[in-house]
Amino acid sequence: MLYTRASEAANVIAGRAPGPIGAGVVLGSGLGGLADRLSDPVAMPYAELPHFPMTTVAGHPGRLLIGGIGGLRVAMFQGRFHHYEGHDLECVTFPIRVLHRLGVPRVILTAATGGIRDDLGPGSIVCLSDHLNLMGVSPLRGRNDDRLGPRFLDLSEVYSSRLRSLAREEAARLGFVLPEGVYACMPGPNYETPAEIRMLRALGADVVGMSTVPEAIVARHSGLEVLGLVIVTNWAAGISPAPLSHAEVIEASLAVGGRLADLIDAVLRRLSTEPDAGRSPVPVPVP
Ligand SMILES: O=P(O)(O)O[C@H]1O[C@H](CO)[C@@H](O)[C@H]1O
Ligand code: HPA
Repeated sequence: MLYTRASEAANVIAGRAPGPIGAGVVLGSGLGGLADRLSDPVAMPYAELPHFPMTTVAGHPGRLLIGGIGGLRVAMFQGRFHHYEGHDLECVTFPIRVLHRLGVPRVILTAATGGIRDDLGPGSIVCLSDHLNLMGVSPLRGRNDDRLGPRFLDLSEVYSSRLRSLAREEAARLGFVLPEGVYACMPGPNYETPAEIRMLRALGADVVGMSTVPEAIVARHSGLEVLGLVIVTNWAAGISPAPLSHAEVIEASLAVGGRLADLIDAVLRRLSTEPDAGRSPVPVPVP
């Protein structure tokens, strides 16, 4: 059962890095270097954690690091799982369930994306205001376990307006404007066709990717606050003058990763001053 598996993984993690955790961060393609910001990190390869699948995509090393940023203890997932790898969405979102069982109150989701809106070219950092789930399925499909969250979930505000304004303020302090945008989640692993990108633009999408949305839905199901910060690594298909490639995506992530790391660092430091910074009810009882 998912609740038991997530609790077992949480217990192992809490045993190896005890203490409350104030935020989780999922690191997207080529963004694993953000974890270098952690002080005194404890590293746990997914292979050493119960029920974690293996990552298979370049730029997703596959380990969990727990360490400090400012006064906050943070869990960073260096590598995520994607539906197109063949994992079901329960698997894809397992790290979020584990955060919930660890008592982590919020998560920052990062990703590499293609830019659709005219002002969101390569190198942009975008704060997600909303999403379009075009994956064709919800990660909440199947029998609901009420211990994990409600059967019918309200998604009126997936991406916390409080965290969004905090991120905007911290970006301004760092000297740049943080635009907001709507993320369209496509199933992948192929990139989109130009006609699909025209469709996505007409539907109101600003950036496109193949992840993030299942994690955001499950985080809300689990009652976590969500902040989505993505980088635009390429113009989307049909807008881009060149064919798209994952090597280009990783190269562009690495180029902008430092600025995103500065922003996430600043947001986490700001959160560390809040009264509920890290309130983990560990160890987690497994039924
Ligand atoms: O969303 P992340 O994991 O950052 O990766 C993005 O980059 C890959 C395509 O290059 C896809 O997996 C897409 O979702
Ligand atoms: O253009 C893209 N499409 C889908 N996913 C992506 N991830 C990075 N760039 C893209």
